[in-house]
Amino acid sequence: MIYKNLLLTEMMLPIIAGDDVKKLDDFHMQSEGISSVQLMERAGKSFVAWYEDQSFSSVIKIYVFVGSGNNGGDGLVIARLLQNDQRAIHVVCMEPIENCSEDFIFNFSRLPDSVEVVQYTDWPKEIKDDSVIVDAVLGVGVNRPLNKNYAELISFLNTLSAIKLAVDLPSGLPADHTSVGLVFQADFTLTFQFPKLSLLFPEHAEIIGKLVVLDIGISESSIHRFSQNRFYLREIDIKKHHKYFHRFSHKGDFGKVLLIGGALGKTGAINLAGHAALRTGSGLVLLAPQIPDPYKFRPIVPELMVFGEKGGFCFEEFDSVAIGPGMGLDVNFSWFRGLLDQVNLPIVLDADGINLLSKFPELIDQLPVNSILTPHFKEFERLVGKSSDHLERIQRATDFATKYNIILILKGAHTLIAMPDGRQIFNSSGNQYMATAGSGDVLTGMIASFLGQKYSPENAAICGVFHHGMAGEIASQSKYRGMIASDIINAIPETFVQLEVL
Ligand SMILES: NC(=O)C1=CN([C@@H]2O[C@H](COP(=O)(O)OP(=O)(O)OC[C@H]3O[C@@H](n4cnc5c(N)ncnc54)[C@H](OP(=O)(O)O)[C@@H]3O)[C@@H](O)[C@H]2O)[C@H](O)CC1
Ligand SMILES: [K+]
Repeated sequence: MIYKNLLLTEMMLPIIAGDDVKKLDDFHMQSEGISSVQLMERAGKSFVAWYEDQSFSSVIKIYVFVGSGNNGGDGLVIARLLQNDQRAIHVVCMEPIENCSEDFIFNFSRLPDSVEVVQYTDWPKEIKDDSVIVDAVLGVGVNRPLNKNYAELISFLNTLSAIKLAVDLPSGLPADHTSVGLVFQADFTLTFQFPKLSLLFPEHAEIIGKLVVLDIGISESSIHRFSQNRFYLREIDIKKHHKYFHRFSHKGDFGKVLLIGGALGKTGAINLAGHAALRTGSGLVLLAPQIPDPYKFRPIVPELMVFGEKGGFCFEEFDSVAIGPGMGLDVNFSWFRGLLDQVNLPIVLDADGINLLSKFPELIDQLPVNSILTPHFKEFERLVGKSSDHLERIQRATDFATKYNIILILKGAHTLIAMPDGRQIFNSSGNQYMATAGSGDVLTGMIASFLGQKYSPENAAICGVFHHGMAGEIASQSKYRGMIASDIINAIPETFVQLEVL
């Protein structure tokens, strides 16, 4: 597939399919002139460097469970590198050594005598709670349900309250699909080079724990050779998606934004979106609350203006338009169709705007090209029907985006941005504390703001999603579960400071 914006996403980290990881490793080793043992050493080193940075220091017993493949080989490198006088390292092998991969056998021979090695069948199954468990049983090579011993081990480990670390993938989890069977339940998953697709699925939240992506030095140019259409959006990617302003920039350059929504009892939604748009840099923001007397409406901040003129909107006056926050479903079909008829620039459609499309699907075709829809899972389900799992959901999002030539932002952990040309971009910023009322309205305001600042719809979506997640992370550092949407808004300026987008 030829991507419209190849240069930009070329620099974003591709997510490679599990089956291609081996081909990628081989290609990288050939082109860089390094051996697979060296690559395994780097994987182990990056894991141990992360480990030494944590505060697990009081722990002296570490159990490393190793399977027969290269995931097990990584585990052996980790066991060797973790070894010091303070720690007792125990390696538990799932298979006879002679049945294991070549690199496994090589690293087995390098284990120091101080590391205790035992076969699983001889292991007494005793682990104290203050231990650390390293799961290097299965990685991307898992290709069948767990056999009896593996299932017994994983079930046992899952009952323990020791710290559990998964190497590359929690054992049993397929790299690209939803898990159906038993899987190791990790507190941390340390995955190499790029997140495997399944690590971004909500179904797996409880088995992945905290996700950490470790660089093992495979060049991004090698990774791009195996890129399909999936990318992982990280902090280092963001700066190049921004526009920069100068001393002579004027209010008009920062855009005039119109936000339509806010029915009686739901005006908070456009207030939040409007405030977020201002904090994202908009020059002027007008709110059009859908209430009987808009001029009686008092915005939460004085910088927000109210659009109350009768006789419809003159969309040409605006640089961007968002429809939906708090709008309610009690709107007239022809009024809504009239809005979509008149507007001829890409719009942002959220919340009840999306719900109205579900109610009147014949209007979907009328969305301006490159419009941005921001449904959460429930809103998306109303739009396209139920998905059996996240894999199907992200495929449906992609199909929808390509069919209607729009950008679909599927909100959730690792928000997906589905582009009209088929690319899927998964976000890395954000956290659980953002699941709070009005958080989506804030995102709508941010994206509308970037559109108004004449960002391309693609860049507006990317920057909106990333900054929104980052603002949530910043705000939650002091508020945690008490964080509310207004805290996210107040943290927006800090995201620009930290990213040096000034
Ligand atoms: N760039 C990187 O990401 C690097 C990754 N590395 C690590 O290597 C693994 C992948 O190694 P691989 O050997 O391909 O696969 P695994 O170790 O995950 O597992 C393969 C062996 O497991 C057997 N298997 C498969 N499913 C089961 C099961 N359900 N029960 C028991 N055994 C199973 C499989 O057996 P076969 O009979 O099919 O041969 C294999 O023996 C990757 O995840 C990283 O950890 C590199 O170290 C560095 C670069
Ligand atoms: K593993």
